[in-house]
Amino acid sequence: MIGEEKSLTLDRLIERDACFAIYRLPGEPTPRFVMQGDRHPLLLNDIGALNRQQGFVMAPFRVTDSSPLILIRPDFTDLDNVTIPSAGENGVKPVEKDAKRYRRADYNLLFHRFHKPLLSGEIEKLVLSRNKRIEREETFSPGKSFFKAAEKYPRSFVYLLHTPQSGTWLGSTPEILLAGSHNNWQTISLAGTRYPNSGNVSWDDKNLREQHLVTSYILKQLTSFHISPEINGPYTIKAGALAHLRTDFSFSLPDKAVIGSLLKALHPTPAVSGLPKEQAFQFITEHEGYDRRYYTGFLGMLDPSAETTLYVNLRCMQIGKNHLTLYAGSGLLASSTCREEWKETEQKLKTMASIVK
Ligand SMILES: C=C(O[C@H]1C=CC=C(C(=O)O)[C@@H]1O)C(=O)O
Repeated sequence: MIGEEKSLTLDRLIERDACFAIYRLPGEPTPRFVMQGDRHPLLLNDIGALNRQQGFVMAPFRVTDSSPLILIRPDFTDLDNVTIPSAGENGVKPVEKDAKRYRRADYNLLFHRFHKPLLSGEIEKLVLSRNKRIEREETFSPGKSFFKAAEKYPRSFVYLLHTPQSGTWLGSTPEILLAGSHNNWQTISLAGTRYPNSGNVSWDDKNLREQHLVTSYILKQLTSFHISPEINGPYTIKAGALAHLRTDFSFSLPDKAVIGSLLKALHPTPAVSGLPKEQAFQFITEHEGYDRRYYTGFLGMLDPSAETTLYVNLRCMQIGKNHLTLYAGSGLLASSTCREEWKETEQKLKTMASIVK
C-alpha cells in the first residue's frame, strides 16, 4: 500500500468505528499498527489492574465512566492486510462530547485560582491546562494528518487511535512514562519549556525548579519499589519548536508482574498534575473547569514479555465529526506569571495546530 491508500484505510477504520492504534516510535522509520477486530477492548477502572496484562493501552488522566482505561488486544498488526469491519456490526457510537471553549479571560481567572494555593504554600506545583476547539475542514483526513505529524516530528511518539469508547485521538508526544524490555527499563522526568528560535536555550530558576520537582518525585516513586535507577540529566531536548529539560532514569525490573502497580505509582506525575500528588490531583479535578479525558493520560504498547513503550498523552487533539479539540497545559509554581504561562500553552497548541493547517 502506498501512503495515500494507508491514509484512506485509516479514515475508513474510523468511519466504521474500529478499535485500533497506529503509532510511530521516536527515531523509527515505520509506524506500527494494532487492531482488535471485535470493537470490544478490555475496559478497566484501575491502573493497577494492568499488572500481567498485554496490549495497547489508552489511559485517561482520571478514570471515569465516560473515559475508561482501555486495553486493545490486537488480532491485526498489518495495516496492509486489515479487514475493515462492516458498518454498524456490533457498533457502539462513540461518545462525542464537545469540550468547553476557553477564552483568554477564562484562563486569567483560572490562573489566579490555581496561583492562590501556590502563593500560600499549601500546594507546591500545579499544572493548569486548557483546550482550544477549531472547526474541522471538510477535507480533513485523520490518516493524512498522522503521516504528516510522523514526518514533522521524527523525535516524538506520534499516534492516531480510535476506539468506540474514546473516540479519535491524534498526538505527538516527547514524554516517556515507562519503556523497556527484558531487564532494561526507562522513565524520564520532563518539564520546563523554552522556545529555541536561536538554538541557544538558557534555563531560569523557575523552569529548573519545576523540572527538579518532577525528578525528585520520580526518584521517590521508584525507590518505593526498591528500584535504584541510574540517573542522567537534566539536559535540554527539542520537541518540535519547543525545548524541555529532561532527566533519564534507567533501571532493571526483576518482577515484570508489577508494571501496573508501578504505572499507578508514577501516574500522574507532577509534569502533568502537581505536588503533593493527591492534593494537586484533587484540586485540578475540582477547579480546572473541564474534563481532560485522555489528554495527560498515557498510551502505548504494554508487553511485559517483549517490549513496552508507554508515553504521556501530550500535544494531542481529539477528532470529532465537526470539531478538533486541541489540548495544552503548563506547570505553575508560586513564581509563575499569567502572561508567560498563557504564552506557553499557545506555543504548545501549535504542535497539533500546525498539522491541521
Ligand atoms: C503539560 C504539558 O507539558 C508538560 C511536559 C513538558 C513541559 C511542561 C511544562 O514546562 O510545563 C509540562 O510539564 C503539555 O504539553 O500540555
